Amino acid sequence: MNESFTDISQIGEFGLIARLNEILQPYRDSLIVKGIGDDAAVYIPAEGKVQVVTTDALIEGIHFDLTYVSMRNLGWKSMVVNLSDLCAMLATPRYALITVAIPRKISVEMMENLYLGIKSACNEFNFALIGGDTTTTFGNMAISVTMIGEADKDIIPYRSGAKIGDYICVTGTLGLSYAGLKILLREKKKFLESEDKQNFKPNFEPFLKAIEKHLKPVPRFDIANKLKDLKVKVNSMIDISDGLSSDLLHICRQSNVGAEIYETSLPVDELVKKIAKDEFNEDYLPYVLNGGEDYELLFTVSESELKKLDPLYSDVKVIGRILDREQGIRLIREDKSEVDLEAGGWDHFKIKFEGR
Ligand SMILES: Nc1ncnc2c1ncn2[C@@H]1O[C@H](COP(=O)(O)OP(=O)(O)OP(=O)(O)O)[C@@H](O)[C@H]1O
Ligand SMILES: Cc1ncc(C[n+]2csc(CCOP(=O)(O)O)c2C)c(N)n1
Ligand SMILES: [Mg+2]
Repeated sequence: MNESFTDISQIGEFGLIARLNEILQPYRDSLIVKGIGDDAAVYIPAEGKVQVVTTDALIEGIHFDLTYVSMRNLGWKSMVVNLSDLCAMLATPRYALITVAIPRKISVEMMENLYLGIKSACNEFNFALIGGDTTTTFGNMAISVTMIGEADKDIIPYRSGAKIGDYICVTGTLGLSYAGLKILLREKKKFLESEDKQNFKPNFEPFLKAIEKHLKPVPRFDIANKLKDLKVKVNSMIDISDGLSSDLLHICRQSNVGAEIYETSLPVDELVKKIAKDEFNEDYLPYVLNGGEDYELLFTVSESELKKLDPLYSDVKVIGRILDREQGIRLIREDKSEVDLEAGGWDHFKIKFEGR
């Protein structure tokens, strides 16, 4: 790193807030009465809409590792994990609040880069960061973001809305983020074990698509907006943060239904298969079912709506059906055998994740 390291103590908490605020400005939104600078932010809610609020944190060591993540990507991702939750409610993002706990190893320049990542998310998805809180920590870095969006009350799809007979759909492909994380952690391990750290070159090039998906995920507003434009009635929806298996189970439990998904229909990038097999000698299926952090959308629609999804055929795949609760939640394997789908995705209190 050839960037200079200015200790935050040189400008202090309020100097830092002023510097970070400069990065975010100007942001023009006539509905913001007061942004950063007072005891609280003030905005005028849009008429005829409901407010949709979510919060999500990223913790060093749990969600990211400063040895491989850039501060810019970290800023971006801290916004995206929240944007994706709004997206899954078919809401439009408006405002964000951020709390950062900053260890002393972080410099002013690093915080500025974090905010450049935040700013690019603000620009890309058209929302403003209107406040936050800054503290230091003797422990790991922590970032907590709260995001406020707005939506048309009548079209919000809840986790509880899946109906028997619905088609289960997923956007994009699954497993890339986890595959990227596996490569990042492997190269980190190699770096730590290498004797000549100065000249260590990580082998990232063949895996960039997966690494990028992990470090710089994109919320699927493109699809959410098309679903709205095409007036598709979405019965239930969730974004895939913990992993397909766990997130589908959330829908099933809350909707009081069962489900079947077909192994042969799961959208998988060839790179996931290649990384699992060639790099780790593993089956790729757990990457797809349990990997998480793809921030794709999982949703269900009734048969009558299916035709409306035709224009989205390259980005949305049908992977299964919603069944009666008594039929359980199962995966139909390639050989037509059936297995119960377990919640194998990320659980903060059941981490048995190797490679860290
Ligand atoms: N500590 C908590 N106190 C109160 N409510 C909580 C708490 N943690 C989560 N929730 C609520 O539980 C529900 C599910 O939260 P969860 O974090 O699983 O969803 P998510 O944000 O989509 O997942 P992810 O964190 O993986 O993105 C949400 O309504 C959330 O507000
Ligand atoms: C260093 C490191 N180790 C492991 C992971 C994997 N991981 C962490 S949290 C999470 C689920 C989403 O979190 P939440 O439910 O809090 O939104 C996943 C898949 C990572 N990203 N970085
Ligand atoms: Mg979510």
